[in-house]
Amino acid sequence: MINKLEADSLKIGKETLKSRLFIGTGKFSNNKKMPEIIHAGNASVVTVALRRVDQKSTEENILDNIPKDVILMPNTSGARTAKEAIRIAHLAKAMGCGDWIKIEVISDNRYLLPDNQETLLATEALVKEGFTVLPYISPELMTAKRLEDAGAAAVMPFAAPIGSNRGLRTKELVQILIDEIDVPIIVDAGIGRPSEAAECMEMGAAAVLVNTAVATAGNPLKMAEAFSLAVAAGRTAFLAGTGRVLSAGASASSPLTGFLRKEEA
Ligand SMILES: CC(=O)[C@@H](O)[C@H](O)COP(=O)(O)O
Repeated sequence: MINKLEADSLKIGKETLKSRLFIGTGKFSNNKKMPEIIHAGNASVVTVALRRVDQKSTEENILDNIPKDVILMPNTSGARTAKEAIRIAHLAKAMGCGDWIKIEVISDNRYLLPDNQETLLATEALVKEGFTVLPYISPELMTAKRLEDAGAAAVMPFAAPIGSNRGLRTKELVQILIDEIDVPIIVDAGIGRPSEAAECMEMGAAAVLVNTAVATAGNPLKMAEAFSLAVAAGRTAFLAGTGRVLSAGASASSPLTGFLRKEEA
């Protein structure tokens, strides 16, 4: 088991990641604290909405708060169609943000659910251009298969609607993706507590992406640390192989025989 754990690094595209926690950069009350929080979570990948990157502005540039030792993954938040997502990806590359891109195409303002069809179109186009593409989707097997065939580097199904902190509401659907899809499954959005991140990892998810739960915590730095520990614990439990679950009854944990009753002694 030790060897299995030691060799347990996640590879995405050309990168070997230092951890299985991805962190988002929205909603922090103080962006200057972000480097410390990202390090407290030992996050390997940090996602930034490109619309928040204003290089011409004399005010704060969000990219200044992203440490250099993490992988930057711009996302296409704000895109309502594949065409808009592709344009944002091109902008990100032109601005020197690297070739990783999280495709987020959302045209539904109420539930903020991803548009799987437009996401697939954008993925197909951007993979052909050489991007490392991580599409954010509603957990649905056929879409995930098509994304895998199109060359997506990972698939990112949501746990619950973005920003809801409601936890792993899509458990059964995500499990199907974990079982059937060969590229890494990264559970993204809606994870509200470290225990829910651990649950995803115990199921065999490759990583999780968390933003709101950390950014809106009473102490974001401590919460990032808690997520880091939970992700590592969940992954270790997955590799250890969880014990059997009894469908009914009980099974004594220690032998019930071998003791003499007082009156028999
Ligand atoms: C930052 C980002 O990419 C979010 O859109 C992401 O999906 C995280 O969602 P939560 O804020 O619910 O963690």
